[in-house]
Amino acid sequence: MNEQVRPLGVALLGCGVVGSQVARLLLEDARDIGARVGAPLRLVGIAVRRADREREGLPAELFTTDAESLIARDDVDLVVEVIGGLEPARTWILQALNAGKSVVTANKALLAEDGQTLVAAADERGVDLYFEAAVAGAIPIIRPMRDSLVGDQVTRVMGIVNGTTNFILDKMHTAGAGFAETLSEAQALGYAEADPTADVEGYDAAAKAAILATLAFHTRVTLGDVYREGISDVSRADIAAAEAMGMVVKLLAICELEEDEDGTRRVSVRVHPAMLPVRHPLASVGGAFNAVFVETKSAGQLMFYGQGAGGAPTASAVLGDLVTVARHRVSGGRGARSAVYNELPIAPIGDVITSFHIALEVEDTVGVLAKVAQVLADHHVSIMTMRQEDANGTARLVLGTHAARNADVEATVDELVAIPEVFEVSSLMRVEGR
Ligand SMILES: NC(=O)c1ccc[n+]([C@@H]2O[C@H](COP(=O)([O-])OP(=O)(O)OC[C@H]3O[C@@H](n4cnc5c(N)ncnc54)[C@H](O)[C@@H]3O)[C@@H](O)[C@H]2O)c1
Ligand SMILES: N[C@@H](CCO)C(=O)O
Ligand code: NA
Repeated sequence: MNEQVRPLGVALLGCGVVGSQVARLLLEDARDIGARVGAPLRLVGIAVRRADREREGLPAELFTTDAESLIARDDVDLVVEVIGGLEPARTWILQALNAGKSVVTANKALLAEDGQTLVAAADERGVDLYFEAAVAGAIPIIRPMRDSLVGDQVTRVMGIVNGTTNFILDKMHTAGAGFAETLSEAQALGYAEADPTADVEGYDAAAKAAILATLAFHTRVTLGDVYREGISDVSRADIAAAEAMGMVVKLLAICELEEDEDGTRRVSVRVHPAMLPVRHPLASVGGAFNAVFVETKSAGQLMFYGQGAGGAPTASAVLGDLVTVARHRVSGGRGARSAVYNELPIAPIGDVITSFHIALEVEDTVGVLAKVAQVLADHHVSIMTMRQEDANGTARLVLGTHAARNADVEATVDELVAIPEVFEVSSLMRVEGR
C-alpha cells in the first residue's frame, strides 16, 4: 500500500453488542481492511454513555461521552452509528452528513421512521448513507436490492427478518419451550433489541419490511404504513394445530406490489405470524437465522439466507459498508443516489387476500357445522379443507379457507363467535406458501 495515503478516520457511535464487535474487528483486521480500502482506516474515537467502564481489548483513550465533538473532528471522515433508537441517533447522523462525512448505520427503527430525511441530507451533501446491517443482519439484502436488482422489477418480498422471534418460535416447535425463558435466552445471546417488545410485537420486523418495500418498489414506505401483528398471541394451540397439518409457524414480513386490471398499482406491506408448509424454503430457517425470498419480473425467485442477528454477524455487514464507503472516499465518488421516485398508495390490510386456518371449539350437536358453513358462505369465504375432532361432548372444527379478503374473514370470525353453539375460536392464523 502507498504509505503516503492519508488514513481515513472512523468515529464509532455506540459500543454495545454490535459496536464492540465493529471496534474489535476494525482493530484486529486493520491491515487487511486498509489494503482492501486502498488507505488505512483509523478508529479515532468511540462515543459511549460512560467512558470510565473497562471494555476488554479496546484502548481506554478511544472512549468519549462527547459524541458531537467526536463527529466534528477534522480527522473523522466516516461515522458508524450503532446506538439505535430515534434520538440522539438522528441528530448525530444528520450532523455527520451535513459536515460531509459518510455514515454507516444499523438503525432500522430510525430508517423506517425518518429514512427520507437522512437520505435527502446524504444526497444534498453528496456523501454516502449505507445500512446493510439494518435488515437481516449479516445477510447481503440491502445492496442486492439497491444495486444488483435495480434493473429488474421486484414484485414480492417475503422474509423471516427478526432473529429473536424466529428463535422463540423455533424453540416452541422443537422443544415445547415457554415464551419467557426463550426470550431471556435470545437476549443473553445478543439477538434482541434494547426493548425486546420491538422484537416480540413485530415492530422490528415491520421497520425492516418498510425499508425493504421502499427499496423494492421505489416508493416511500414508513413504519406507520406496515400492518403489524407480533407473536405474543401465538399459543401452544396454534403451534400444535400447525404441526398437525404439516406446517410451522413463522413471523413473516411480506411486501407485495399489486396491479389491477386497469394498471393501477398499490403496495401492501405486512408483518404477522403465519403457518407455512414444512416443504416451503422459509419453513426450515431455524434459530436466529433469517431468510428473504424475493420475486422479480425477470430474475424470477431468489433467496437470501444467513445470520440475522448477533454482534459479530451484524458487525460483518457494518464493516462491509464501511469498507465500501471508504473506497468511495479514496476514489473520489459515492454510491448511487436514492431511487425513490414512485408515490404508490398503501393497500389496507382488509383488502389483502390470504388463506386462513380457523379452529373452533363447538357444541357437538346437529346443525352446528351447517351454521358455521353458512356464515363463511355469507361472507364469500370459501372452505378448502374441513376436519372435525371430537372430545367429551364438544367438538373442534378445523377449517382451512381458500384465499379470501382479510376484511371478509374478520367479519366471518366476528359472526362465528356470536353463534351460541360456538364456544371459542381456539386458533386463527393466516396460511402462506401453500
Ligand atoms: N444486536 C443485533 O443483533 C443487531 C442486528 C442488526 C441491527 N442492530 C441494530 O444495531 C444497533 C445497536 O444494537 P445493539 O444490539 O448493539 O444495541 P446495544 O443496546 O447492545 O448497544 C447500544 C449501545 O449504544 C449506547 N448508547 C445508547 N445511547 C447512547 C448515547 N446517547 N450516547 C452514547 N452511547 C449510547 C448504549 O449504552 C449501548 O452500549 C441498533 O440500531 C439495533 O437495532 C442490532
Ligand atoms: N433484534 C433484531 C436484531 C437484528 O436486526 C433481531 O432479533 O432480528
Ligand atoms: Na443485511
